[in-house]
Amino acid sequence: MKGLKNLEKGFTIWLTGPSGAGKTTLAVKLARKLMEMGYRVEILDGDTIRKTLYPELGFSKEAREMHNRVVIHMAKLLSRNGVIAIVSLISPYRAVREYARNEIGNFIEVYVYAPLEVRIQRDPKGLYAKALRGEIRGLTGYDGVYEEPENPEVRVDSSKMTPEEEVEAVIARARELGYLP
Ligand SMILES: Nc1ncnc2c1ncn2[C@@H]1O[C@H](COP(=O)(O)OS(=O)(=O)O)[C@@H](OP(=O)(O)O)[C@H]1O
Ligand SMILES: Nc1ncnc2c1ncn2[C@@H]1O[C@H](COP(=O)(O)OP(=O)(O)O)[C@@H](O)[C@H]1O
Repeated sequence: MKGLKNLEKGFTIWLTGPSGAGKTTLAVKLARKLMEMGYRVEILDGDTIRKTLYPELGFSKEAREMHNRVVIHMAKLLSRNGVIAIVSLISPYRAVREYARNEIGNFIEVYVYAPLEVRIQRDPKGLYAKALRGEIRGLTGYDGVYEEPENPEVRVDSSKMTPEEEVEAVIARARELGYLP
């Protein structure tokens, strides 16, 4: 087995975007690729962290902000210990993402985009169908707020790019920024 490469400083790849945009898919493929390259990687997935720590939390602005701050803290601890933290989190608020950038330091914001009609068609968790039937309210990117990133390090359009192309775009940017050799 290949030995682990030690990065002097880790970094955080922050995947933001509404449900069904492709964050989880990209997170898993990125993690696999970076591990094959010999790096230490952790995925911090919003949905998983919610289910493990506070399944009843809900989706109010205050709840999302608190939850996002927990994830920011985890990513900060990992990044400063040489790990590549891949965060997969809707993180709908620009101010919270700016806070993440300032707290964590080595930071790549990736806007994972797909048009609404594509997300509705994919609907991996059946949430858009529920929202269309009026059974849930405040679904991000449908009838809930999503503040689009204004200046992300990377923007991927998952309706036009393959996951492999998305992985390459993120890794190329990490190299440009000096986070990877
Ligand atoms: N109202 C509403 N709005 C948005 N998302 C909702 C909602 N209700 C449930 N879900 C599901 O919650 C999953 C986790 O969300 P996150 O922790 O990433 O969101 S947030 O940053 O707290 O906004 C999120 O996961 P993904 O589909 O992987 O994005 C949704 O499946
Ligand atoms: N280029 C792509 N990138 C990411 N996901 C894609 C792409 N093309 C199709 N998909 C599909 O879109 C869906 C996205 O769901 P998921 O990754 O769970 O999104 P999110 O985590 O943002 O809610 C998956 O079913 C995935 O297979």
